[in-house]
Amino acid sequence: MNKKLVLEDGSEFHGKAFGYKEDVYGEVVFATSMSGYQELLTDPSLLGQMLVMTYPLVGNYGINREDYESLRPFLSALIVREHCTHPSNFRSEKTLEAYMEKYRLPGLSGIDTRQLTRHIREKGALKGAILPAEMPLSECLEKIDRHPFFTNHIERASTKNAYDVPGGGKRVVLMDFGMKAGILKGLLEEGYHVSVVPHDTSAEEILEQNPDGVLLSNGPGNPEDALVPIETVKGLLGQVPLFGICMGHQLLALAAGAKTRKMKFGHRGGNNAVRDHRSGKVLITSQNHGYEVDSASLEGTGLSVLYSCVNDGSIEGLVLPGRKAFSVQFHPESSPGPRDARVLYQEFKRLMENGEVE
Ligand SMILES: NC(=O)CC[C@H](N)C(=O)O
Repeated sequence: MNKKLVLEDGSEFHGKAFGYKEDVYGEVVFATSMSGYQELLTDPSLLGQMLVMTYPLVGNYGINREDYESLRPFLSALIVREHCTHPSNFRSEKTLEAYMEKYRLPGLSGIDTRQLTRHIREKGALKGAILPAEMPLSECLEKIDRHPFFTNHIERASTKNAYDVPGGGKRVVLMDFGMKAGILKGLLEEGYHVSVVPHDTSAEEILEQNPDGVLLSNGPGNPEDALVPIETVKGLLGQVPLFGICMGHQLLALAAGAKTRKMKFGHRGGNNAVRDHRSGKVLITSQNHGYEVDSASLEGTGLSVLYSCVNDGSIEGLVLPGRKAFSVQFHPESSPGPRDARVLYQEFKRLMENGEVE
């Protein structure tokens, strides 16, 4: 079925529908990862977004039962150059298209994804829709303009109920803002007892559990919209060791009085180099974010930069000395991507043991 991606600036990219063939709307972003499409499909951080894969062949190792980051896909649509209909891999249980049909996830293939990515890099991330190829452009633009894009992303992605994952070690509360399974796995690999709580859990309720540490998870949407979690983090600062990842990093910064801002097109991929300001060492990291902490807003907050991006100098990690809190914009749990940054889980362990980030 011939369909097209129409962007709010009026540009059109014609292709073929695959997966679930309904019309769909969302913000169009791109990821440069060569593999890891199953993790990206199921990363709640991508709620409401239509994801363009710059790597041309997607689906070539199928869908397996291990690489899920959540029980269902969260992104709105997948836009590719080519999707593989005959995957070859010992773990493959179904094709990408079969998975997308089952979970009603629309796809668009046959797109010049490099041209589309260059367009997004030039114009910034744009809202758009995948609509019938023959629909007049004026009608498409009207539909995009009228579409009710939501803003309560974290509320939609977070767990509704608290639950415990028993372990014998330290007790960690994991605030779920739309967390990836990889973040929980990283804590379980340390042997911790993890209590996963919804996004709107109060600081009092969390401190009542007398945890050894609190991890603030990744999550979708604009961090400034997360008013309740920001108040919770304010209540936790200085009371308990805090480690924020991606959305959690942004919420920690906002709670400390800094500001966040939308990036032109964000960082989404598995080879983003970040420099550790303490050692000068560079980590190759997995990233998936469209907002950043504004470096001009750190003045007077007590926050200092721990990591920055080698490519564009953007803030990639912060520490709040004396308040037992630090955070990273990138993903230590990888899934997908390189495992360089898993050392951050050791930093969190040392923070819980010594009360300071070294
Ligand atoms: N992976 C995340 O936690 C993303 C954080 C935030 N939604 C952003 O896009 O920057």
